[in-house]
Amino acid sequence: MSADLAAQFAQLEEDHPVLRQPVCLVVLGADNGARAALVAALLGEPLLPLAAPSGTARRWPPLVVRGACDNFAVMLQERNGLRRQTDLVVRDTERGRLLEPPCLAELGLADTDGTCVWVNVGLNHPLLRGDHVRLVVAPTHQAATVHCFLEDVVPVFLHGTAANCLSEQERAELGDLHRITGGQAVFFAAPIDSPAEPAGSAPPPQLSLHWPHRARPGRRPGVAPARGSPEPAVVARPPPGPLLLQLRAIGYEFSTCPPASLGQSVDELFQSCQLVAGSAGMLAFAPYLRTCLQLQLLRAAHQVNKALNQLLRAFILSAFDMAREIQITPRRLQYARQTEAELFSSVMAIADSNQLHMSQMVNRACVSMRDELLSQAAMYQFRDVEVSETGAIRSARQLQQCTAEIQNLLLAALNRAVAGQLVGSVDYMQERLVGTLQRCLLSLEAHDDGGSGEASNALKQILNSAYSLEISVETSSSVITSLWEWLKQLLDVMPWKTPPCVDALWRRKVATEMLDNINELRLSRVICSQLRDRLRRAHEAFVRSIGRLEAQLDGRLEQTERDRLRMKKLHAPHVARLALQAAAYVDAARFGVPQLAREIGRGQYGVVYSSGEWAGRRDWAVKSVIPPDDRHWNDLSMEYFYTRSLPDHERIVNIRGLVIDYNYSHSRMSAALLLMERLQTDLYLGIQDGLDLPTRLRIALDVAQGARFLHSQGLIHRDIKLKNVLLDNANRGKLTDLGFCKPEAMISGSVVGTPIHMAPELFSGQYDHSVDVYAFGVLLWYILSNDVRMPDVYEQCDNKNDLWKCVKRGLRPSRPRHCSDLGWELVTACWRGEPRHRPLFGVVELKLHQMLDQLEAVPADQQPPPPAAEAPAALDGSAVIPCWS
Ligand SMILES: Nc1ncnc2c1ncn2[C@@H]1O[C@H](COP(=O)(O)OP(=O)(O)OP(=O)(O)O)[C@@H](O)[C@H]1O
Repeated sequence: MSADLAAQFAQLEEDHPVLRQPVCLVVLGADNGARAALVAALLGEPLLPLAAPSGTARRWPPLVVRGACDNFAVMLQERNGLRRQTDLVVRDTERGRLLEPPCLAELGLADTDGTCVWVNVGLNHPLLRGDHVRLVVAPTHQAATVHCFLEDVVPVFLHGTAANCLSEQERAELGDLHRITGGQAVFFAAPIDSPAEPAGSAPPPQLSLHWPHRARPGRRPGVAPARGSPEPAVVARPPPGPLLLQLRAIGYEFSTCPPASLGQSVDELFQSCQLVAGSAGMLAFAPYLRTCLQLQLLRAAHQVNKALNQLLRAFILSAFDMAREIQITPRRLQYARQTEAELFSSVMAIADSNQLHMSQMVNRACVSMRDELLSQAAMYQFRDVEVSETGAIRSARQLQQCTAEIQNLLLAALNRAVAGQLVGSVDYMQERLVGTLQRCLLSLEAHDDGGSGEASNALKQILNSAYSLEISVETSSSVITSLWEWLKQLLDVMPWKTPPCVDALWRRKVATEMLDNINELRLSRVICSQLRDRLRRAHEAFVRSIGRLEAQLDGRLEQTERDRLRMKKLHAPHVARLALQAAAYVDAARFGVPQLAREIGRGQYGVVYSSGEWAGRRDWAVKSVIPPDDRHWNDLSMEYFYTRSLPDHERIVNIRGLVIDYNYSHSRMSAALLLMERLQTDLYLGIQDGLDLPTRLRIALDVAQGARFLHSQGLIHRDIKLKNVLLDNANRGKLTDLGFCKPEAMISGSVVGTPIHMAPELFSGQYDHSVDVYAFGVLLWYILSNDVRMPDVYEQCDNKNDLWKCVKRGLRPSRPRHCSDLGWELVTACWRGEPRHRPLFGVVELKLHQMLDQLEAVPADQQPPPPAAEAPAALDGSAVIPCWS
């Protein structure tokens, strides 16, 4: 809720404390059936037995009905003050309403023995929700006890009769009531046609309710008339003749119709009944009721508007996400393909051509690790062979196992070292790149339902091919052969042919022998062929899976684009329109429809007027727009949403209010009246009237700041031009007319703007915020020319298509007279054909500051001549600017 609206509510409640009190509908009547019918009419469902015996039957005890969360519960209030909840709790979990009415009869209320003082009922009913309204059904002869229920509530008395004529007893009771309530308004309900149908089967009976007359001012304590509220207009709808006479005789007076000033929904509320009633005190009640209802409607409209705006914001954010996904996914795919291809070919190149390189790697690993490997071998503890403390083993077979373990130890270490060198030698396997590629694949595969990460797996294979080179027993068989040779010799020289002792010395010797006998060239040949094979397989798998992924993503992106368009063109505008209507309702209910005074300007889409007082201020400019069809209404609604969601900025003319005039100029056409602060003039007229150069540059700076602010909010203005820059009393500029203003993601290539200011890429439909910089370049050209006439070069063009062709070919206005180098540089930079080369507004601002500083440094007598001498001002904008500009 906006702060000022919240403050208004608070003030209203402070002025009228009664607004905080709940309304208590007090249903009275001498006849049980009549009261039951009245309650059923109010609730839209029978709560009490409709077939209750009339007249003489014992009356029910008072019944208090309040809102309940999810069930229907009954409690009996007994004389000793204790509450006893009955067993009867009837739920309908779906609708939250009572299931088996009428149930109070089943409680035996009609035959109550007098121990029960009143019955409390909790009922889940829209009327009673939130405890703003409660219902009391009280027997009339206990009218005095009515007061028990009326503390801190606003009572509304309703009296039900069984016939259109009062019995003696009823007249007596109503007389009492009139006295007791001090002439308080009473609504009377009498049957329209037949008496009530039997219980259970029938819909609630149709009643005629009678609305009280605005009579002598009289006020019940606690019921304050709403300050400043107009008196309700009342017209006749009298109760049936005999009843009317009887009631008048008691003292009740009648108006002729319900207050016409109540909102439409209230009319609807009472539509099914005939409303008329009688008595004094209504004067106090009607304005109160009206204020309450208006407040409720206002609150509801405000909440609806807030919710719709949130929904719209969510729509726009998701449009951003969708647009981003559509843009980024093909790039990701391309990156993944390219990086994998480079990674593959780099590793392949090593495997293919550089066996020497590989053998050098093996050699380097052997040399650099030799000492470490030997000491690792010396300290090695055998895993699968039982060795005594002195290193003795029992058989030649065990000796063979020991040799194999030492060999594995060395080969594993060599594997790691060679792989490490290989990885280090290929750029693409540096962690950063691999990590980026992996993340890229993960994001692509996030939506891949059937693929289960095939491309990622293939990439892992490529990486594994390099990381886990297998220098296996076969690949190093030369080592094994020579090792065996050596071992055999060792055994042969042993006197008793017993196996040697596999102590540290032996282990070291075996390792030394093995390292000395490694044939790097052969080893590298085997490694390379192994690597090639694996790489090829992994690469093929990668290409296959990325192709499959691409096909799947293509389908998905097409769907995303369809969703984005539907959201942009259908859902968002629809919600925006509802939000616009809710916002307009709030503004109209708070401040009324603004009075249009003098016309102050006219554009393509609307007329701008000054206005009378609205929301306590008079300095409004009201732009009236009559959208011809739904599409235009939707567009207007979206624009309004963007504009209203902008934070205030002193260089932007923001919309402050909106009212829909449903009968504009008595034409039965609906016009949107957009209220904004009124400024002095626009830059077009300002230049015509004469502005000096520093002032004009200052205005250019103001525009740049405004546009920069819009860009910072993710919006593109798309229509920066002289007439959309308004000037205040101090000739400071503000950007206005955000009609074409949109976030980038919501733009779908629509070609909008004012021809001369339109960047060439606008026609391709693919453009971004830099179209505003282009338009600013043209605006700055006008500012530096100090002339509002069309640039000479463009004058040659016959129509706007001609103009655009020239602009696309690079034609631009020529340098204005007296334009500084800095100024000309800035203008030409802004209107560059290539959007990327145009400066950002932050840079534009800096340049303008420099120009202003430069100007200040120039002595007054050397400054450019005053405007009148510089260029003749056009007499009338529309005469000098062709209509297509
Ligand atoms: N807030 C304002 N205060 C004072 N004058 C205004 C205000 N807004 C608009 N005007 C005047 O009304 C003229 C018409 O404004 P409007 O925004 O309807 O049209 P436009 O921007 O000239 O054209 P179009 O909407 O077709 O692009 C402006 O040129 C300006 O002179």
